[in-house]
Amino acid sequence: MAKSDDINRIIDHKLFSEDDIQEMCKRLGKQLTEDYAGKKPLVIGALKGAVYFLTDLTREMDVEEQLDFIDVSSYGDGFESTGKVEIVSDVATDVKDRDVLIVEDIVDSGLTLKFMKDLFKERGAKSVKCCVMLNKEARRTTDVEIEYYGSKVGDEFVVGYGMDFLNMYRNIPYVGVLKPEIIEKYIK
Ligand SMILES: O=P(O)(O)OC[C@H]1O[C@H](OP(=O)(O)OP(=O)(O)O)[C@H](O)[C@@H]1O
Ligand code: HPA
Repeated sequence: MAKSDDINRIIDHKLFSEDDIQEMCKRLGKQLTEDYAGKKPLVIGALKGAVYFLTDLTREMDVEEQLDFIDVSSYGDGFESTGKVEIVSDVATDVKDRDVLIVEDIVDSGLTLKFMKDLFKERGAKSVKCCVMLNKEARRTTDVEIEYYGSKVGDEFVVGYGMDFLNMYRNIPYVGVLKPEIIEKYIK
């Protein structure tokens, strides 16, 4: 099956177009440029979902940033967080005394983000903030501050622009909502 046919099979509707996403990146990049002026932030991307957002966002940031990645996981192949966050692959950089900016594609329960923020604070970072593309606030089960975000989203499962469904469809260039019948088929 061609990629486009498969996308039409699983996507209900487009939520954010390529232009919407670029507009978010420009707005957030401008704000971060102002807020991190004179600093050398360590930008830490949360693998794998944040990769697409991070590459566009950081190109809109006119600051001397350094880049690293962490891979933390709590979902496996499912739709619900298991509640247990684990480090799959750690950052290579010493975060002590650094201004850390975590970049995430989406915050749902908030458990992954809270885990990362606590981890970098415990390791002695000077500051730990985050920039998230989508804030699924209605699903939050833990209290975690989100300093910067692109947009709020409702309680729907979104895919594309880094976000996966069964570890696929990350390379859809826009953000779409998964058809409810597809979710029902896979959670049984
Ligand atoms: O707020 P939470 O309920 O913790 O959910 C958000 C997390 O879930 C997704 O990652 P996932 O663990 O699926 O890994 P991935 O980035 O490799 O897709 C997403 O990228 C966030 O990191
Ligand atoms: O809506 C979502 N889509 C993809 N990954 C996710 N991880 C938490 N929520 C989502």
